[in-house]
Amino acid sequence: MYPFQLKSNENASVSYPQHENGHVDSISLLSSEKTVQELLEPAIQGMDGNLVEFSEALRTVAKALRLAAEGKACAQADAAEWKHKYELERERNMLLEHKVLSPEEHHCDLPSERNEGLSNKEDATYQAIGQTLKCCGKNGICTHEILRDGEADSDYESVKNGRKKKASFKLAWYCKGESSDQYKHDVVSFARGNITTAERSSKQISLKWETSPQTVLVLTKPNSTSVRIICAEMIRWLKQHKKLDIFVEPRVRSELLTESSFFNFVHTWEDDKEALLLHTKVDLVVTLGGDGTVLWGASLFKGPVPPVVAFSLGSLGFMTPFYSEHYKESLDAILQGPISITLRHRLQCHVIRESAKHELRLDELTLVLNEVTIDRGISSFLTNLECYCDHNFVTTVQGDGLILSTTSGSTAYSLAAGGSMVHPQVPGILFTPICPHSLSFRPLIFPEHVTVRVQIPANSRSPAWVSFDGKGRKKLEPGDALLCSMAPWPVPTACQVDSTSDFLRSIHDGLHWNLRKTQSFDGPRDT
Ligand SMILES: NC(=O)c1ccc[n+]([C@@H]2O[C@H](COP(=O)([O-])OP(=O)(O)OC[C@H]3O[C@@H](n4cnc5c(N)ncnc54)[C@H](O)[C@@H]3O)[C@@H](O)[C@H]2O)c1
Ligand SMILES: Nc1ncnc2c1ncn2[C@@H]1O[C@H](COP(=O)(O)OP(=O)(O)OP(=O)(O)O)[C@@H](O)[C@H]1O
Repeated sequence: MYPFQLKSNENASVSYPQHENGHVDSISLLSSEKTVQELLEPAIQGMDGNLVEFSEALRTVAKALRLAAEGKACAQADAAEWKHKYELERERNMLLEHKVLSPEEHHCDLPSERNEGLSNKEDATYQAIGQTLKCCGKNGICTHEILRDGEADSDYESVKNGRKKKASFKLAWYCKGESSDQYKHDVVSFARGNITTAERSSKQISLKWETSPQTVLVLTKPNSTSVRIICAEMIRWLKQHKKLDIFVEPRVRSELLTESSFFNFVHTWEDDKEALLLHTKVDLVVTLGGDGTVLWGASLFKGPVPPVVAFSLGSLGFMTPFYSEHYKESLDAILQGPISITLRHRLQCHVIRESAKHELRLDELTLVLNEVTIDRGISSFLTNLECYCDHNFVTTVQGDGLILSTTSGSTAYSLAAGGSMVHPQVPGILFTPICPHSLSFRPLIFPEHVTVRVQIPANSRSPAWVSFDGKGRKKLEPGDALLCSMAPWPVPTACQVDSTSDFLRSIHDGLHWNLRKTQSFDGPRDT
């Protein structure tokens, strides 16, 4: 049923001849009304009552035809305007997608068949999507699909740059210990009038390397002696015992080199443009620090993210399940695989400036792993935030602000503001007010597919401030808005056990659950 509906809608929205035909029809209808009037006018004079009635009826019919024609012309004008808006929006999205993903934007040459017609950016995007669909098949998901880093491209790039080929892996969904290669795209099926949902209970995601990882990026919390020591030790071990290529941040490379020239083999990047290409070079990311270092690591990847192994070297680690003391055993197991992973969803955020509402270019897209927060900053006035979910008005937040959080971020700021804790594998957007000045406002959770818009009303008394994972604060002036939706690039984090055990352990340890002593048997009882 749906494919047919979609097809007809598609034709309706893009077919120009129909549009033009429509106009011709309306004009001919308008002129027919005029003709009827011209023909009847002289004849009517001096006719009897019946004929007058008949002519009135004809006049009514002609009027109805004219109104219908006008309505149609109006609808066509509306459709043309919407089509124009849609095309602008599509072009904007294409530009953004290319900015983040397209290798040609980063000045990489592509094999000739991908290069053809690159002036037409849509073609390149469709080719990439086509390739993804081709690979996807029924047997899990492969890295080159996730990273849009097809075999042909990798080979070509590797030869060109004399660099090692990126390791590929495969994801499988398994249920209650049973492994299955079948990744069900269909959540709901519809057969013989019955709607059923696919079996989804307690599925964990397992990552299996198809070729061995060769390159590791090590990210560290700054200004910490213990982190510095363990970082140097780990890099030495990864090189000497695992023969891996290592990338670190420019700051860390300088630190390592002041320690010893042995670390000359360590790679880094020179500028942001080069950092944007990290996902094409790195097979695994290791973080040494707390949750903040995981957030920092995720923020370096503006598109796809390689698997992240987070070692705990902070005070409170909800996303850092690995103990740094056991790094050798943990990395041994991870490099060998398979490993359980949590696919942590991210939100993509856009600031829309009132002052630039007619411009095609938007502010830069920002991805968050925890949350985006809009608050009153230093202003003493309440924030006044109009919130919409897919064009539906939700509420006006009057209070200190609003948090739009991922489920991974549900244990962070959103929790402190009274939001629920949600398993990180649940896809959804948490909508949590900060100190609302309305007793009836409670936190909400929206499904993954919605777009939330937070608008600063033009008559707001003060500006608001937006921050992304607690960083990059920006001022939102009256009239500005923030658009927020689920990003297509999650952060795959390696689990110590599996995503549910790790989540429960983090709240047991982090929030001191189950520390209350159990009541003794010895005491009063119901009789
Ligand atoms: N009142 C609050 O609870 C509050 C206020 C501001 C920011 N934050 C959080 O701090 C985060 C930034 O972290 P940072 O380390 O860069 O700053 P930070 O150094 O100020 O640390 C903030 C604390 O939040 C913890 N945290 C971060 N992400 C978490 C998560 N997903 N689950 C549970 N705890 C988490 C960190 O471990 C740390 O203890 C923001 O994304 C925000 O969620 C919380
Ligand atoms: N590589 C990095 N470069 C720049 N800033 C970083 C880096 N790693 C972490 N940070 C920042 O340093 C701060 C502290 O990091 P992190 O949360 O990892 O350590 P912590 O505060 O000791 O841990 P915890 O919060 O668990 O006590 C965070 O704000 C984080 O964004």
